[in-house]
Formats: sequence, C-alpha cells, structure tokens
Amino acid sequence: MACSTRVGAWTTRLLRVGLFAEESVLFSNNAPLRRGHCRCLTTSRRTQQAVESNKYGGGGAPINKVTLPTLRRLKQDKMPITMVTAVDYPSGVAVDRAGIDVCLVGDSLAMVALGYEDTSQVTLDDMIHHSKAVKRGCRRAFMVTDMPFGSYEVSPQQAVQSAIRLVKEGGAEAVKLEGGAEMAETIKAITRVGIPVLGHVGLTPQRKAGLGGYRVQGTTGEKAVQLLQDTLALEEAGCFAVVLEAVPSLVAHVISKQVDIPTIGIGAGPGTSGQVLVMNDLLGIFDRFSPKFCKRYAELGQITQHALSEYAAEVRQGLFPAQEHQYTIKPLEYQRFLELIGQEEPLEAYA
Ligand SMILES: Nc1nc(=O)c2c([nH]1)NC[C@@H]1CN(c3ccc(C(=O)N[C@@H](CCC(=O)O)C(=O)O)cc3)CN21
Ligand SMILES: CC(C)C(=O)C(=O)O
Repeated sequence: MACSTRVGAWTTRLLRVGLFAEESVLFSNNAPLRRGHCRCLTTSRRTQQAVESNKYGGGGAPINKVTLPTLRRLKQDKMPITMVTAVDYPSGVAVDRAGIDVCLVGDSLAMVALGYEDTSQVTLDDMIHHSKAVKRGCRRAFMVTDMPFGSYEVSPQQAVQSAIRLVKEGGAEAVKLEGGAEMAETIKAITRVGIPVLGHVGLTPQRKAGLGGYRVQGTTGEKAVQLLQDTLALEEAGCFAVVLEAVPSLVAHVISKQVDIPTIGIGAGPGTSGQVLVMNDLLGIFDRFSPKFCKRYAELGQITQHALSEYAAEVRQGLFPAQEHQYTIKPLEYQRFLELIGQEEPLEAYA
C-alpha cells in the first residue's frame, strides 16, 4: 500500500517534469533516475506523448498550460505547488523552461528591478509594463500579478478597475492582494467579474510601516488565531489560494490543514501546499537583505560581476575582440575600397 502510494506520487512527479520541462533529462533513454524502480515509467506511451507534446503550438496556448484546475489537482495529489517571481521577458522564459507552476509578477520588483527602498512607490502602470514583458516569455505557467499599494484599498470599485487593467493590459491571469478579513468585500468584487484572486497574509510588505518593519508574524497564540481567521476569511471570499509569508512553520501547517484552498508559503515552512521565492534572491542577484527563508541556489551576482570585470580587462588589453568575433571582406574588395578612398598605404596590422 505504502509502496503503491509512493509509485503513484512518483508517476505524478515524473509526468509533471515531462509535461513541463522543455528538455527533460529525466526522460532521455539512458538518463539516470533518482529512483531506479521507476525506470519503466520513462518509456510509457503517455509519458512519451507528454514529452513530444511539450511544444508551443503556432501562437496558441501551450498544450500543458497551467490553469486553476491544475493547481487544485496538485493540492489534491499532495504535489507541492511551485511559484517564483519574474520581472521581465528573460525571467519569464526561465520560469516556463524550469516547469514552475505559477509565475508571480510580484511588487517586490520595486526593489529587485527598480531599485526602490520598499514596495510602496511602485505603480499600477509599472506592474502592467512588467507583466507584459513577463507574459511574452511565460506562456505555460499560470501568471499572477500583484496589485500594487494604493491600487485596491480605496474601494472595491477601485480594486476591480485596477484588476481589470492588470488582466486586459498586462496579460495577468489572476491578481494577488495583501490583507485578511478586511479585504473580503474587495476580493468578492474582483472574483465576481471573473478574475481569480490570490490572497496574501502574514508579513504583508505593503504594510511595512504599520507592522514596524519586515518581521515574522503570528508568533503568539492570539496572533496565530487571527492569522487562521484571516486565511479562512480569504477562502470564504473566494481566493483560489493564499500566500503565507514569514510565519512559524507550525502555525502555517495548522492553517494549511484548516483550509481547502492551497497555501503557498514563503518563510512558512514545509507544511504548506506550495512554496514561493523571489527569483533574484534564489539566484543570488539581490544583496540588500537576505531573509532567513531565502535559500540561494546560485551566486549569479558574483558570476555577473566576474564576467563584466573580465570583459572590461580584455577590452583594455586588446584581447577582445579576437579573430572569431570579427567579420571579413574579400581581399580584392578591400583593395578596391582603399583605391576608392585614395588610400595607398595599407594600414598597420592590428595590435
Ligand atoms: N528581494 C526580495 N525578497 C523578498 O522576499 C521580498 C522583497 N524583496 N521585497 C518585498 C518583501 C520584503 N520581504 C522581506 C524582507 C526582509 C525580511 C527579513 O529580513 N526578515 C527577518 C525577520 C526578522 C524577525 O522578525 O525576526 C529575517 O531575519 O528573516 C523578510 C521579508 C519579503 N519580500
Ligand atoms: C514575496 C512574494 C510572495 C511577493 O509578494 C512579491 O514578490 O512581491
């Protein structure tokens, strides 16, 4: 029984990778598998079809597009939902190629892409501009855009108008907004016009000043109850999932068990239905702060710095461009060129 459950989970896992990764090493005939007993799955017809169908059809939606039912199914199958932020076309492409389920155009782009101190100054127009770029690269993942501070708090009407712009102009498939029970009416108004809403409780960065900084939330019994009530209110209001940010793992786990919708954690431990990180943090290209919850999977900041310094040094030393980076002209044409401009002396050879 336990064994078949495990194989079942692995079937799902393998199918997901096959469905979503553009060049899946797991499916090449002699690629090593992490679990030997699942090798038979690599040759199953369904899997093969999944790999072959993993191509974008002429301008239409990719065959294996992630939708709300996909996310519900992942939670049902106890498969962790993966979510990461993107801010532009290349990061959108990277999310899609990695087979990430949800691509968040988070308002953290204020800090990681625009250099603001916090997320308070980023505008709806900024979010639309970045969403458009991400969407051009990210077509398979489900794209959610953050409603920026000031674009939804005034009234449900204001929120609906802003959400419609994010969908219509930015290409968002859903919107995310921060806050608990007090946002219920707003969430109902947005979902009523057919726009899915992702909730966000715990550390809500747009309320940084009110929270007294970027601090862990729900750390007392009473505060944890409040967090649970807020999450239940968001579910009741119609959110398709809720982000839990910077809360103790035990609290996030209990909350996740109490709601039917998926919970996506950032600094909320492994007991949620999924995880989200800011791409710049996990790639090591943001160094203004490093929250405890962030794991750096690469040091691209260092790699970038090294590459740029080396380029500058090579240009200064005359090592770049080398022969292989240059275009040529036929000798006779070059001769003709010199004659036409009346230049008799051939130039000195390059240094
Ligand atoms: N690059 C980036 N990554 C993020 O995760 C992120 C942003 N930007 N911008 C918007 C918010 C701000 N976030 C933050 C920022 C700092 C901490 C932080 O330093 N937290 C302390 C907690 C201290 C405590 O309360 O004990 C930590 O040590 O993790 C947490 C979340 C999350 N969001
Ligand atoms: C940290 C994530 C959840 C976010 O809200 C953002 O990137 O803005």
